[in-house]
Amino acid sequence: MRLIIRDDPTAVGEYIANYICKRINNFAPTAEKPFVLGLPTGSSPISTYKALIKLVKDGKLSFKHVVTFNMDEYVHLPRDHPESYHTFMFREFFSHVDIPPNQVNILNGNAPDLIAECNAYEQRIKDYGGIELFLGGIGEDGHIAFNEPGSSLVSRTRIKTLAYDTILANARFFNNDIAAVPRMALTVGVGTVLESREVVVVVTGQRKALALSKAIEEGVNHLWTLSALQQHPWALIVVDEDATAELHVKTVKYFKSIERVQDEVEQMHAALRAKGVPESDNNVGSME
Ligand SMILES: N[C@@H]1[C@@H](O)[C@H](O)[C@@H](COP(=O)(O)O)O[C@@H]1O
Repeated sequence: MRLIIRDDPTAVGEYIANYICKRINNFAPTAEKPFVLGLPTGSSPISTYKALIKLVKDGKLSFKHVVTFNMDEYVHLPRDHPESYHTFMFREFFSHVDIPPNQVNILNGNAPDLIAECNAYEQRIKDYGGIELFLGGIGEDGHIAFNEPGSSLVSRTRIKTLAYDTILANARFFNNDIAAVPRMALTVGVGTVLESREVVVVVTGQRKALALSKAIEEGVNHLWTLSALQQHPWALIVVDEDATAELHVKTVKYFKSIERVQDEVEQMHAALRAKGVPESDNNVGSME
């Protein structure tokens, strides 16, 4: 697992957007072989979406051959409700980039058979050959997607009852009316996220600081479902300074030192490439 620390949410968003841009461009997706991207909602990824939109507008990135799967959706909230995750995703992201709408997958919280909807979602992900990169956010209780504390760490897409803490946290999107917040959601499982080839998680703000420390400094624990990421071979968490408030100083120093060394390795790679040394012969290890 790597941890990248940036000064503020804007810098976090720019880092992640550039990272995703590099991944998509290196993958060189086509209609036959699209890049499959998992996406979250919430306020934390908004700076990433803004930066991705700018990359598209600047002609550096295209979503034409990208297929997306969103993490979750409320149950029984009308699809066109301003706070449905469907509305959120089109308002904050999809309407501003060149993705064909039929390549967007979002769970339908109003499906007549919610279990069949979840199973079909898992199947659709499999049919695309799995998710290449899953971008996620976390709740204050350390949940990833809507995998609330106590969720099975091998869970798949399913119906989930929301924790009272989550309902309280999300009331801010419903005019602070707790009664208006849906009680259930459909969510990909922890197992679904872990099966992606790469996971990138955005964590910003002091209110996420405890969850971050539980997830990376303590053991794998179903009460802090993000901690399951410790078992993923290719996980990256990108945070702002505020989110590090509960981390040990030595943890922060350790991850900053890793990033410094990685930068040096990348500079060496670039220098060797400039000299025309083929990548496979240059004998400089990659940190990934
Ligand atoms: N289901 C979503 C999560 O996927 C998201 O990570 C979390 C954090 O939201 P925010 O970024 O607004 O703190 O909100 C909801 O619970």
